[in-house]
Amino acid sequence: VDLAVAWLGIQMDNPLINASGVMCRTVEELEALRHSAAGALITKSCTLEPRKGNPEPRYASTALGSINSMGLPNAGYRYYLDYARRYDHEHGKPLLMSVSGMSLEDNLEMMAAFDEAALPVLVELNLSCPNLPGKPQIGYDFEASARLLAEVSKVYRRPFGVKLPPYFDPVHFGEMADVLDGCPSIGFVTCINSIGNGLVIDLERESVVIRPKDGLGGIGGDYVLPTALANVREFARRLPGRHVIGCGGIRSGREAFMHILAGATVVQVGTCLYEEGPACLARIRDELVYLMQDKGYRTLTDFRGRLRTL
Ligand SMILES: C=Cc1c(C(=O)O)[nH]c(=O)[nH]c1=O
Repeated sequence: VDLAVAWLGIQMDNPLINASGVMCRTVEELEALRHSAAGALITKSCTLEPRKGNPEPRYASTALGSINSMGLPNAGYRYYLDYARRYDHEHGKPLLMSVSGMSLEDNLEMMAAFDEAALPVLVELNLSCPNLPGKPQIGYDFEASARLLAEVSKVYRRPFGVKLPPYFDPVHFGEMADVLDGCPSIGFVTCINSIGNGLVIDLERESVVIRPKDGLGGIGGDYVLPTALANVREFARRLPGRHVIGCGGIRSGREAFMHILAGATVVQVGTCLYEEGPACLARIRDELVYLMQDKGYRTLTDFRGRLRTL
């Protein structure tokens, strides 16, 4: 069984990446990922200036997943750009960089800086942070998304990707696919970000479990797998010439297989990585190998996008 993937000019020996935001805010965390079984790694979404993020507690896990309202804590884009400049792109694993500016101007300033640096990285532009009080997710505003992508394409002259929020209606799948189809620079879409603004309740305490936004936060884990798979399949169908990165609900080789069957080129692991640590990536990789062996597949292309309908 061969898990190798070659896409958008990068080679990965397996399709597993951390989800942006998990275990990727500091150089130490990124280095731990680089030394893990990950096929590639992605940095925490960055802003123009460093951010402390929301008040704690801002993350909680449940039997079925997680809720977070981190509030985009990060060291600022210069820190991650510096890591990328020092990174051994030649011999190391592919490095992806997540960008999530607080405004159009901030996004353009950061993307222009990444363009100037001309590093062999892939940029994932985050259109879906659900946890900035008072700020809507750009990905739910189709006109604003189209404007942002058109402006970014002028300052960042290479293919890049977007991190999308989950959509829940075929009309919205279509509208966002049209926006992305109209932007030739989009080489990949990552589906999905956490399902925004859920509410987890602690029954004993009769209380919410995170402080920001009176307990509202992005939901991840088992809760989101069906929604993630739907978004992967719907965008893979609508954007045949672009890659889809599957993210949401992956905690074993089984869900990784499902995401790829639904059309994902590679996949990202979030909640499971947060809860179990980088060792989960070797476990998930091995489980995917065994599953492929059981099913008689030798490579990911043998089943990618081959989800049967009835
Ligand atoms: C970049 C901010 C995000 C955050 C955050 O930093 O609160 N949490 C998520 O689940 N998704 C995000 O995109």
